[in-house]
Amino acid sequence: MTTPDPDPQPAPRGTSRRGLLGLGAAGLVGLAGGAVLGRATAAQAGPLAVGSSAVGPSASEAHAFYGAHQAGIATPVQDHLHFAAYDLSPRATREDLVALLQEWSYAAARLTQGLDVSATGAVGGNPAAPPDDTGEALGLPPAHLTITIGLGSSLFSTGDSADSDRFGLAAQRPAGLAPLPPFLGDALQAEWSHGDLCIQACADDPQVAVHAVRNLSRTAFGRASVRWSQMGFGRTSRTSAAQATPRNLFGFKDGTRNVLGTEEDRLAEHVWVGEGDEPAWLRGGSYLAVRKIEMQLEPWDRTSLAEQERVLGRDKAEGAPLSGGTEFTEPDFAAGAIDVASHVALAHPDHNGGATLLRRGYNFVDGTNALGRLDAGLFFLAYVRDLEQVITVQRALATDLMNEYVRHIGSATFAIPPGVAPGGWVGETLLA
Ligand SMILES: C=CC1=C(C)c2cc3[nH]c(cc4nc(cc5[nH]c(cc1n2)c(C)c5CCC(=O)O)C(CCC(=O)O)=C4C)c(C)c3C=C
Ligand SMILES: [Fe+2]
Repeated sequence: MTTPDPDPQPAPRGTSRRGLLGLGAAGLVGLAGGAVLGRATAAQAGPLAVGSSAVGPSASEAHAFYGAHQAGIATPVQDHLHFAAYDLSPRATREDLVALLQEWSYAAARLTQGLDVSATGAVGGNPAAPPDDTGEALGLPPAHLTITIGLGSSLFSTGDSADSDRFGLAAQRPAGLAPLPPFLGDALQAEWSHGDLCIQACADDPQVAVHAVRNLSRTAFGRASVRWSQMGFGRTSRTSAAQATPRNLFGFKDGTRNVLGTEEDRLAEHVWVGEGDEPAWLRGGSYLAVRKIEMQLEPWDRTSLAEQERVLGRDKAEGAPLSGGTEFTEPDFAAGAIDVASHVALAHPDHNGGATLLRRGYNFVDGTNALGRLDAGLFFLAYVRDLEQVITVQRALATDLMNEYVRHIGSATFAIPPGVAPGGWVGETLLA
């Protein structure tokens, strides 16, 4: 397919760069500004007008793909998620892995700016061949799409067999990168756990997020395949002070005490792998812990309001701690109004040696189960500087009153490489 392009140009989705360049210098004369260029080019391109004339990419709706950190962690959390975990083919080589990460980075740099996955895209290629891009995002704006790429511990595998280090990465494995240990009450299923690679695509529009994962999965063809994936809606956190705190499927405000993207000091302390941390290739990156958590909504809905609030430790209306005040008042655990086994009491950093998580989870509903109950829950995503932070809090939750209503069915961990400069590719600090 395509090779990394050092300078992806902001041509609108549905307008191939090859198409743009094909206009030649004369075609560009008199067209001023990126947006105008896009509309004019699309109008000339006939069918492409569907993809770009109606809206056209808006820079204000695009997050930069390039930067010191990957987008999709500290950037404002969007309303929709499509997350996919991948397994590399048993035949994939280190060269395949490098090429895949290069192609994903190139494609992600385009998709996040509202472009097709490649230069020829959905409608700019040979009509006798399948298009590079599947086309369902034609005409849609960037929708604040972020694409965050992660590396699973199985990439660094050092099992017993001779070929277990097939990518030559064993020596660079982060010491703390491993599957989360078993926790009391875990009901983990292999089909919702682990993966060699992951892609987290978040956007304001679910179609844009799905388009990204679908096209990146096509890009991986023959080298990696989707192991499992999850759609999510209704963010259950906030990473910007400008965002209202959303509610989870229990109906409670979730994300009140989250780490915000503007809190540089807290990000440096709790989220980014720092300058003094090992391994060096991960500095500026992070770790991601994923838990797919079923929520037993029918029993919860039959529980009294007072009991629901006791379980959480906060009131349902405002999200204020039961010790009093407003949503953002610090809980006073000594006052006695908050049950010691409530979720917020057990998860609070003061009770976990300061362990703090940047939470970025989503609600999910995967239809109904055999009993006709909602197959629903929280797709929990937490970014941390060290996975021990998650392990500490999850261990503390062993006696959580909420456990009567939740069941952890999936678990995965990933190293999230740092961001890259224009033309670079995610994973280059490890593999270049
Ligand atoms: C491993 C950590 C956590 C898991 C798993 C988890 C699951 C989970 N949480 C809620 C609902 C709420 N969580 C809230 C706060 C909160 N939760 C965690 C960690 C895990 N939650 C932390 C670290 C915190 C913050 C604690 C603090 O700093 O005070 C809240 C309260 C509002 C808020 O602060 O965000 C709610 C509500 C559900 C429903 C759930 C699993 C299904
Ligand atoms: Fe929580």
